[in-house]
Amino acid sequence: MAKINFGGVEEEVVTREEFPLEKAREFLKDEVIAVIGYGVQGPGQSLNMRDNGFNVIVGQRKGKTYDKAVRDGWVPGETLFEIEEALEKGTIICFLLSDAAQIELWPTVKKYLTAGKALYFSHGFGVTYKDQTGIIPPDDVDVFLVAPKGSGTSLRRMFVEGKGLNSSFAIYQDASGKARQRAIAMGIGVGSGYLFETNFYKEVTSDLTGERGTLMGAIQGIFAAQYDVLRANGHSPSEAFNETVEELTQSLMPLVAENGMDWMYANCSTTAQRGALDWWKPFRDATKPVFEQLYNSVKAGEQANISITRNSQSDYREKLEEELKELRESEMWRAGTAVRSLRPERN
Ligand SMILES: NC(=O)c1ccc[n+]([C@@H]2O[C@H](COP(=O)([O-])OP(=O)(O)OC[C@H]3O[C@@H](n4cnc5c(N)ncnc54)[C@H](O)[C@@H]3O)[C@@H](O)[C@H]2O)c1
Ligand SMILES: CC(C)(O)[C@@H](O)C(=O)O
Ligand SMILES: [Mg+2]
Ligand SMILES: [Mg+2]
Repeated sequence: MAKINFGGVEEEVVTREEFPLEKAREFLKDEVIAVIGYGVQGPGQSLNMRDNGFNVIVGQRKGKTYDKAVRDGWVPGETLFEIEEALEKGTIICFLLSDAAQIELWPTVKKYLTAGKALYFSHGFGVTYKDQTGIIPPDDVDVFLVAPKGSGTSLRRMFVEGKGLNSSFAIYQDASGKARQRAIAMGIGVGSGYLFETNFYKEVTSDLTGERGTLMGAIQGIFAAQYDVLRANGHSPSEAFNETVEELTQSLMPLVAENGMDWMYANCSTTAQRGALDWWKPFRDATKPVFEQLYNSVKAGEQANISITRNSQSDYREKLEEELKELRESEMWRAGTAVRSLRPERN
């Protein structure tokens, strides 16, 4: 493992130089990798592994998503199967159903987890909250995770562009004595940039916090608050949306991504720098209690409980869609649709 200094803290990480694709392919050459579920991570991971030359099959129940798998080039009876058939054929079972659906399918998956196989997750959820999920793997299989730190859609897009999304990996159970190599080889195979090690508990607590926090929940909250204040003070939707969202995603975040926050600041006016340097700390102080509340709720298992309860209801998709629609139909995001339609590259 390469020792890298992350802001003063040394960590050991796995890079693609140290564990090249050829080594991963060689290590997994006798495995049948069965990707169970073809929602968001399923396509990203399975297509990347297929293009990387791994022996991959997909297990998906019949319906719209199965049809999408066919359109993506998976061949029924050869590389695309009903879930149980894929479970039987697979030696590494990638359990990529939604976390709530994993509970329902677990008794079926367990039946096919014979000695020597491996159970692969992309989240620490099912195993960490085993009291609520009932997911307790048999002792004679390897259990590990590779968790891409981003959407499966980005995992695929970045792979196609020759980039890599970073992933964490963790070993929960090493029955074969080669779980670690198996996990790392899978991490390289799905198209990770570099891999950092964690454990199932830390993966799930950080992940649930991040997506509820800055990555998804907090960002929408802070956008909505600023947009509302601008609108309440007589600014037009165009002005409010550009000053809240469009400039961030189109101009400033790419600069942060490229070279960090100070570099983005340095490419703005000294007027903006003065103001941002004065105001970031009050924003930190105002939101930190909410982040603490969030982390504590995750730690107490409440967020897992809400997720399981709500996403196990028979109409959970319709309910999520209703709430997404509410966001989509808010003035801010309708303004966003109009703003995006005016981007020159869209014409
Ligand atoms: N979405 C992401 O980009 C992302 C990122 C990192 C980690 N993860 C993790 O990866 C795993 C998969 O997440 P996802 O978002 O790709 O899943 P998803 O919600 O897109 O669902 C995946 C599949 O589950 C199938 N499914 C749902 N209910 C089922 C049932 N009862 N029986 C059989 N099949 C059923 C669907 O047909 C779909 O193919 C989860 O553990 C998630 O936390 C997801
Ligand atoms: C893509 C995310 C938010 O990182 C993932 O954690 C998820 O649950 O979809
Ligand atoms: Mg998540
Ligand atoms: Mg995540």
